[in-house]
Amino acid sequence: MNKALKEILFSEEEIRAKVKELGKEITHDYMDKDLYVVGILKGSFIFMADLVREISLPLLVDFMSVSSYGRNAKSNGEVKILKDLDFSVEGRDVLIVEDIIDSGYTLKYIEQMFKTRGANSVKFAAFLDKKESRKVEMEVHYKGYEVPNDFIVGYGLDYSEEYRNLPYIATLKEEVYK
Ligand SMILES: O=P(O)(O)OC[C@H]1O[C@H](OP(=O)(O)OP(=O)(O)O)[C@H](O)[C@@H]1O
Ligand SMILES: Nc1nc2[nH]cnc2c(=O)[nH]1
Repeated sequence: MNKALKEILFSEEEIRAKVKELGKEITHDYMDKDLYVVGILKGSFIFMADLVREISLPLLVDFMSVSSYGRNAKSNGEVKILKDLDFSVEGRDVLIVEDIIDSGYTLKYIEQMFKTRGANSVKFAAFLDKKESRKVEMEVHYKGYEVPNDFIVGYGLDYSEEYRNLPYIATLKEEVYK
């Protein structure tokens, strides 16, 4: 294991099984719906690729890239769109895919925006949920695992753009990021 890592939280096998479960649930819930799956870059790219292959329905795949307005923006929740969607959400059932939810500001902002744009429904699929850090009330409809307030990397999650390609999910040693 890499020297910067503290502990492996979820193995490749555990991740695969969990994604399969989520895909099954989503397939069941979105029968006869107009499913538009939107991954939030970059962190979601691996979960997104795995998840859509476990959903046995016709669907649209898209990505959106956002960033918060500087550090303080995390406190007012304002989000800047760097890459918008390729298709309209109007009348569609949007499933937003995230690697992790922390404060919840990013998803809340995007949810509101999609509703304003006329989406028929907006739900969230997040592989990891840092529930303790939540700043806004929200329901996470499809959730992989709840995680403690440590710094987490792997399976799309980075530390300074490193570690996204780890096939497992691990915590980083505190001395690395503090
Ligand atoms: O719930 P919140 O507090 O809004 O935080 C969650 C967001 O933060 C992370 O992205 P990040 O900004 O690290 O970008 P990345 O996906 O490109 O790594 C994560 O992928 C979510 O998009
Ligand atoms: N990579 C990474 N991004 C995050 N965004 C919010 N929490 C985390 C975390 O623990 N790791």
